Amino acid sequence: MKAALLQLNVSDDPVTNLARTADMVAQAAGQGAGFVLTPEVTNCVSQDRAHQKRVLQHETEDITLAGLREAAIRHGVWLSVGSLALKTDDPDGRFANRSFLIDPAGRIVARYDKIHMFDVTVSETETYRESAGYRPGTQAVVADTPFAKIGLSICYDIRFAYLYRALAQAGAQVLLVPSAFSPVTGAAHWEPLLRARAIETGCYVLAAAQTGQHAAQAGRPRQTYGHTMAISPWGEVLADLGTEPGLALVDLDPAEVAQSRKRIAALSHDRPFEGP
Ligand SMILES: O=C(O)CNC(=O)[C@H](CS)NC(=O)CCC(=O)C(=O)O
Repeated sequence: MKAALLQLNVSDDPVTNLARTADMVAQAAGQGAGFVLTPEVTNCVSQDRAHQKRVLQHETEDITLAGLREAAIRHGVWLSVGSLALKTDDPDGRFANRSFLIDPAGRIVARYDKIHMFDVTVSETETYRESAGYRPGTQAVVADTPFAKIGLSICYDIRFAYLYRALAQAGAQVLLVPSAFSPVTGAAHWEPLLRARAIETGCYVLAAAQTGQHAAQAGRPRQTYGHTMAISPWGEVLADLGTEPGLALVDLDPAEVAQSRKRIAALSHDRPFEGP
């Protein structure tokens, strides 16, 4: 299976974002991809609550989800919509940061709500409080497809190794980490975290990312790190898109997963221990 990872620079306008993303799905399919992956918050990058309340929709009304389901059918591809920011019925009005896996018939075969919230003080001038706007999920998800078992996750989840161990031990061969990483933490941690998860689990790690300058949010500029990456089950970097929007093609071969796990079978070497 040929996978295409899309690196996007998403604005706070879902309509123009969908048009661009659908174009890139067409381009990826034209280059032979059967599985196309988009980053976290493919529909809208914004942390302005008032703007989000105006433009975001419930899952059933969301134009990005509907448009990308149509694109999956039109091009006959599997689609990982890395995530969409969506309205929920939560009484506190928080959104969901939800990932979708869509089959070539346009059916939603899996959904995953981001579990770990990015509530972090990167520096005095750069803070994030994702849990103020988003309601965290509680359910880990592995989806079955004809080409691989796929473990879902989103962005900041990458820092919680046991989630990926659980996904791999539940059968995942490919781990998805759609992201909108911060430039500072990205430069320090992105590649080693992705490679570590691949090495620990013997899985492919596919991380489609947001890149570049986005709409200013509450008067503060917002930038993301880019460096969309694909990692082999042995931990090698198969693709790194740098900082420009674009797409990367990689071949997924289940035999590589088996080979890597045969060489180092750590995934099946858990031992019980007490303490600490
Ligand atoms: O709010 C949105 O627009 C969409 N969500 C995000 O961009 C989230 C929360 S701010 N970003 C991350 O999780 C980055 C993690 C990261 O950078 C790290 O772990 O170092």
